Amino acid sequence: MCKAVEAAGDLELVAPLDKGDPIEGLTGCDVVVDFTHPDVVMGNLEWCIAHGVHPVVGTTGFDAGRLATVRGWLDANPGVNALIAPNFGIAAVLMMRFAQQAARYFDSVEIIELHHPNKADAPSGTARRTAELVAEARRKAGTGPMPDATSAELDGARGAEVDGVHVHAVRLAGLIAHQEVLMGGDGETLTIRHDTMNRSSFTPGVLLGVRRVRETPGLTVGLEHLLDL
Ligand SMILES: NC(=O)C1=CN([C@@H]2O[C@H](COP(=O)(O)OP(=O)(O)OC[C@H]3O[C@@H](n4cnc5c(N)ncnc54)[C@H](OP(=O)(O)O)[C@@H]3O)[C@@H](O)[C@H]2O)C=CC1
Ligand SMILES: O=C(O)C1=N[C@H](C(=O)O)C[C@H](O)C1
Repeated sequence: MCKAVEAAGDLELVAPLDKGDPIEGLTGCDVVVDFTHPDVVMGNLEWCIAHGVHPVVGTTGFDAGRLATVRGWLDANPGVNALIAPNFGIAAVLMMRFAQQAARYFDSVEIIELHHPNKADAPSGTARRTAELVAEARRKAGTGPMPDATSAELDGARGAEVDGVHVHAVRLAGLIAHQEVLMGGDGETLTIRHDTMNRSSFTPGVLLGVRRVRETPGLTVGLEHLLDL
């Protein structure tokens, strides 16, 4: 991200910070890009918002409670905006959108996310968000509960439930970031799969966020709101 900002003619890299560097180094920046760790991102966000710096956040681990807290900080600091995007890849954003559109037409929807083994959180932010979008679409359409006769299971065998959608997390050496959304109905299934082949895929979305966050009021969750989808 630092290299991408440096290479962009209209942006200036003011302060590249790593763990242990004083956050005060960000004073005077317009925008902060945060790709750190779910355990520290809230502290970073609180400082940025209180100091008038617009955060663009790739770090995951956001649930409804965390998002409400961020909204509270933004309300207390009018004029500061924030973008939190569980995935900055355009193909990933489209995968989530297509899953959201298709979910209402199927009896069952489950998500498998697959990542490199150094990932700190499970399920991924992308899987969590996809599950929320799928659940919301099904609620709006009045789709019934998903069929599942399981009555005896080893703990964890059915994955985690996010908003009623089962999410399964694989951690495998050799992988980067991947997700399958499996949908099934009467006699047919649809699988939507997304593969991150290179982390450069996140760069254009982050740069778009950096350029747009100052003029996008309040809290924006998801890159799709900055795209003409
Ligand atoms: N939204 C998106 O499109 C994407 C989101 N992500 C998310 O971004 C987060 C980071 O992932 P990833 O880059 O793979 O993780 P890495 O561990 O590779 O990188 C995180 C970096 O942040 C540093 N760090 C930790 N705490 C702080 C802090 N308080 N201040 C500054 N730097 C800190 C770490 O230092 P050290 O190594 O010393 O601990 C490390 O260099 C995860 O939540 C991941 O899910 C990742 C890719 C895309
Ligand atoms: O940790 C990662 O690598 C990634 N994290 C994000 C997530 O949790 O969804 C985005 C992408 O999957 C890469």
